[in-house]
Amino acid sequence: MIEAENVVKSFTVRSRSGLLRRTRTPLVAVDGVSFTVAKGEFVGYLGPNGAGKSTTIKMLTGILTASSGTLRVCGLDPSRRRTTLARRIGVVFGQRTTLWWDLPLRDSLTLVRRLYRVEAAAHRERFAELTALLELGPFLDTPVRQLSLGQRMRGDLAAALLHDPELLVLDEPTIGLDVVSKATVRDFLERINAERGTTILLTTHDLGDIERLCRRVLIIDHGRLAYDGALDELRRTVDADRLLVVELERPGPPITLDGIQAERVEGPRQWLRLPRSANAATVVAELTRVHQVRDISLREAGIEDVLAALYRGDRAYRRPGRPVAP
Ligand SMILES: Nc1ncnc2c1ncn2[C@@H]1O[C@H](COP(=O)(O)OP(=O)(O)OP(=O)(O)O)[C@@H](O)[C@H]1O
Repeated sequence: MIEAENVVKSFTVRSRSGLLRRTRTPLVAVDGVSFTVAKGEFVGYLGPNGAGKSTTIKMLTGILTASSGTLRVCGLDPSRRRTTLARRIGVVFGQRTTLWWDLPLRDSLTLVRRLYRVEAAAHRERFAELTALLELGPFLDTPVRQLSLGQRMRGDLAAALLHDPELLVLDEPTIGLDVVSKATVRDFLERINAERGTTILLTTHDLGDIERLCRRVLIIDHGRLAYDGALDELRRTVDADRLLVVELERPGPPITLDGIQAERVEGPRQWLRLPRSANAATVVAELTRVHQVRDISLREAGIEDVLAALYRGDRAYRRPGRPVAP
């Protein structure tokens, strides 16, 4: 469904230095990314701010052209066959709506039908199905601008799926939604993936979305793929570790103790990752002997901790379940 091979996207950033001088700096937003997504998969695409996620999505959907590398979506080159591809994929950007602001939702969805040239009977059936699944009934006749964020997002999802695309690309679809709206959107996505076999690529900062929906995750960092594998595999990495949070009497250099080094330092507070094999009691005793410690707490590392470590460039966590770019 998606084949990306060594895809690069660079931009030229223009900035002004002095009154008249302008400088042009190259910026590599996506730096040789390779991955494939098979039909029917539900893949999470994660990474810190500025990692290159949106740029990848824009290339996948043909909005941007890759500087080099090969990209195929539904067997097509997205930037050359953008219109043909648009009839086969659905795209939702959580921060922007594709609906007509002043029109009632129903009219927006009718216009989408014309845009994608969906046959009337197929449209009726799909419209009824999506209206029921996304519970759009109560606000179908409300202008889009009067909809709540959650209602609008459900409308956007319907618009992206009316033409029954093979691939759905989502960029932060649950951003700003309350717990109930999030649950509705997640249930819906799970259903269309399981029942219709729609392939889904989901970009989100919400780890709840990922944990609930994605068996596989791709993690991009500084434009490079840092992890491609099963979420379970990441979890196993998590289960193996605990975090020791140490508050010293005063700030100091990163603590090193029996081969364990603080991975994060914020003023007097330091974070040490303990492998399962380490004896916490011995480490704590040694710490208090060598350092002036005000407070210590030990906690199980969560998936957020592993992602944070990955994002910070901790190579110990770069354990691809599948081959990734070095
Ligand atoms: N049109 C552009 N011109 C110049 N630089 C750009 C452009 N679009 C993106 N960038 C830069 O490319 C890098 C990747 O940006 P991108 O929007 O893909 O990140 P992201 O992973 O989607 O981040 P976020 O999670 O914050 O949305 C950033 O450094 C960004 O400033």
